[in-house]
Amino acid sequence: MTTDPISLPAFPPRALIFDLDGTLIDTLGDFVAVLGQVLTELGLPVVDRPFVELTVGQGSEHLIRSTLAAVGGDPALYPDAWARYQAHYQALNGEYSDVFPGVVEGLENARALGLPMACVTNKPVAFAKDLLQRKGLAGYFEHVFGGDSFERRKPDPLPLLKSCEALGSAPAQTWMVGDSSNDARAANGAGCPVVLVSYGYNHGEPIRTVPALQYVDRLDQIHYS
Ligand SMILES: O=C(O)COP(=O)(O)O
Ligand SMILES: [Mg+2]
Repeated sequence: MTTDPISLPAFPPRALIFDLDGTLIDTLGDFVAVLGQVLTELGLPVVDRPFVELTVGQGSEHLIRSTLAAVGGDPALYPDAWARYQAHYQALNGEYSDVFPGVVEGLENARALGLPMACVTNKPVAFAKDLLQRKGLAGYFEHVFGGDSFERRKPDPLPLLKSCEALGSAPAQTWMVGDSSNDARAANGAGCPVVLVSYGYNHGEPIRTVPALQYVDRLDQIHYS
């Protein structure tokens, strides 16, 4: 007999999946610094924080290609820019980033409820793991998956489906906590309820234009029942 996922109640959740950039950690400073180093080395003008805020969230390849296009760089520079970006990112990962207010308290609340947690980001997984470690958040997550962990990344539902499998929890009972329409699209495709934070990077759109189960200003404001 198969289980009909639609019949499973969303409340309370059995497991949680958290996005990283813009949800757990404010990483715009790292992106601005790394892109600045790369562009300067290539003799191109640098980009600012508002540009990165609009562009981030769809993986490094998208960010690097969009940045080159924005500053009038030759698209043929991409492989060189990518290699420089990787080296600089690895060197300064976390230096210009901060855990958002309410995140530690929110993760503690979820841990106290016994909810298993995964982190699913479009950041390369090695950078994601280093960053979580460096900021003292690694211990909350049973699994960390990045933009290079599976064949496709968010907004494709695949990373969330794989995470639900790893967490041993049905998608309908696994909440995706994110900051963008990219997270919501992935969650909708996977059948996961969505919780959205108001303080992240939603490609320049107000977060309440994206349908969600809850909107919160801090992770410790999530209601689980
Ligand atoms: O695009 C990225 O590198 C990361 O974005 P995410 O953590 O919000 O998925
Ligand atoms: Mg995000």
